[in-house]
Amino acid sequence: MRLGHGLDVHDLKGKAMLFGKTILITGVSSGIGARTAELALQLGADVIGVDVRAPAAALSAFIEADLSSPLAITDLVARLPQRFDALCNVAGVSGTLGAAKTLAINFYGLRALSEAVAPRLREGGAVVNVASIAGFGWRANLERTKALVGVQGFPDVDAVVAELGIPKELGYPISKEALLLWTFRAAHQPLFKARTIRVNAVSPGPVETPILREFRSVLGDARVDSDIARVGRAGTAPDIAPAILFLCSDGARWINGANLPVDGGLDASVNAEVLGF
Ligand SMILES: NC(=O)c1ccc[n+]([C@@H]2O[C@H](COP(=O)([O-])OP(=O)(O)OC[C@H]3O[C@@H](n4cnc5c(N)ncnc54)[C@H](O)[C@@H]3O)[C@@H](O)[C@H]2O)c1
Repeated sequence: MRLGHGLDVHDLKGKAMLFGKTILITGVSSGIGARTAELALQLGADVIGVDVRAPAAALSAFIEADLSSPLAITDLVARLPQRFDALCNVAGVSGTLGAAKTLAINFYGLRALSEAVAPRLREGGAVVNVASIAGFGWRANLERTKALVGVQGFPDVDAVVAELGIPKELGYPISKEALLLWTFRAAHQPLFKARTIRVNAVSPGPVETPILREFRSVLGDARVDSDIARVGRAGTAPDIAPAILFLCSDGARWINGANLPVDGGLDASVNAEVLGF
């Protein structure tokens, strides 16, 4: 049977999950974002990629943008189509650039982009935030996390960092703590919820991508190696991408405000140790 787009129904085998969807993916030029884009294309989606540097692979479209800059985000949004189905917020930095820059990219820029494109996401669409198991301390640091998330818009991040006394070495985990708390809140914010746009997070453990080398220099080899030893190996970008795209798909239509660890069981192992069983 012939369908639109010049396809036969048999061509759809294995592609139906995302066929006909348009997905915006940030951080598309490396690691998890690059694999997410590759898989989304294989599953039948159109992919609009965003990154500070150009991707090696061909995409449906690519827009260069620096997500640490409010002006660049305004310019990016002006160049995006009026309608698409999902936003995958994958771009992120390790913390080596300092706490302000890290918070700007990993949280305030991500949130600004998500809020700006929300009216363009189709009803039933999805936002998927790539957080980290490094952000699981959000509850223990609740007052600080609430203060960060409570700042409206895209603030002067240097001033926020100075006011809250955030040290350079904590920029990364704190940015992911804020991202997780905002994910839970945004799922119930009218901007998203009134149009049944789901907002979820995927939290990887250590993954073999270029950023892992930087985590090793920030956290030390011993910490990274012990996390990897708990679950037998580091993750790979192909381990993470399917979880991100599942949350974009209609199969995840009843999943909202969730955080999915994709870590080979690392978080469960740490919890078991803390709880003594
Ligand atoms: N690799 C890991 O161990 C790990 C673990 C937990 C969470 N994560 C998260 O996964 C996400 C993807 O990381 P990855 O492992 O693929 O790393 P990566 O370094 O391979 O990819 C990150 C991408 O983000 C882009 N980027 C950086 N700053 C940007 C900016 N200002 N504007 C636009 N794009 C920018 C980079 O150019 C790069 O293409 C990040 O949010 C990271 O925090 C990674």
